Amino acid sequence: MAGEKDDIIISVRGLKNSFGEQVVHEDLDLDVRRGEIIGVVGGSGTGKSVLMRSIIGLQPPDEGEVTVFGESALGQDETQAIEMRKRWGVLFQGGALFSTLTVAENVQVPLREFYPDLDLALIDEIASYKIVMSGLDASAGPKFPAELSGGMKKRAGLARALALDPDLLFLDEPTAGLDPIGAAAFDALTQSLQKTLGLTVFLITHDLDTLYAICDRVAVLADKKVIAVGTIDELLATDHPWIQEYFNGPRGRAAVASTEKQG
Ligand SMILES: Nc1ncnc2c1ncn2[C@@H]1O[C@H](COP(=O)(O)OP(=O)(O)OP(=O)(O)O)[C@@H](O)[C@H]1O
Repeated sequence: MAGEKDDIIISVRGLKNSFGEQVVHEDLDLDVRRGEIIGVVGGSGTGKSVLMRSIIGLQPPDEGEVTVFGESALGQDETQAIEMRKRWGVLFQGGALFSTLTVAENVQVPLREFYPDLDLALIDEIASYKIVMSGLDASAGPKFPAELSGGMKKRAGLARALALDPDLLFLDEPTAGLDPIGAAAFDALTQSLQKTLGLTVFLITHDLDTLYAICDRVAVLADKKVIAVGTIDELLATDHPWIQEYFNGPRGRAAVASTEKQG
């Protein structure tokens, strides 16, 4: 695509977001590189989800520039916005499945929305394929979200996010609420999909195990901006108190120990 730089898929510059008096982001910059899994961390309420929503056009910022695939993601006309949206998939916090639709119908939603002329049998086939690709049994297709476990809901949400064969995947706290085994399985699935499909993954998480296990780099949100971005080793070399507390606290050390045990 015109203007697409080789290695930067998302570029955010000087982002400002506020709600009334509350300023959530101020002068926030971030680059996401092609093919990486970037973990986005920060205390509760630091604006991780708002950042994701700004990038995908659901939260128009007060100020700043957001470029995705080398094109400005702000102020696009409808056709440009649709073309850009076709290239990413989003797993919202909690899965955000439509409760009155089956799993298969949920996965079909983006296909029907963006490709209304597609043959129904083909839509059905693509949805079944994405369901299995997301680690669900094909028999999950006719089930309703209320009939699924938490882990299955996340996988169904992932299947929907993958419906359009995206280049870029946004995952908002995909392992929240999963037991450690389920969370590790989801991490492994994310990594395997990223490698197989060549995805770039923007992954918001509180899960230290996820950061250690699959993230190439980690961006830390604090003080209304991205205060540091790099590998965990690079972050540990900084002396920001939140970063030290987060990675070197008891949970951080446990995550290192568990990675070393597996590795
Ligand atoms: N639509 C909105 N209207 C008003 N305030 C909002 C809105 N969306 C988010 N906020 C506020 O913006 C701040 C950042 O919210 P956000 O959901 O991005 O945090 P987060 O870092 O993802 O938190 P968590 O880790 O708890 O999910 C919060 O104080 C939140 O209350």
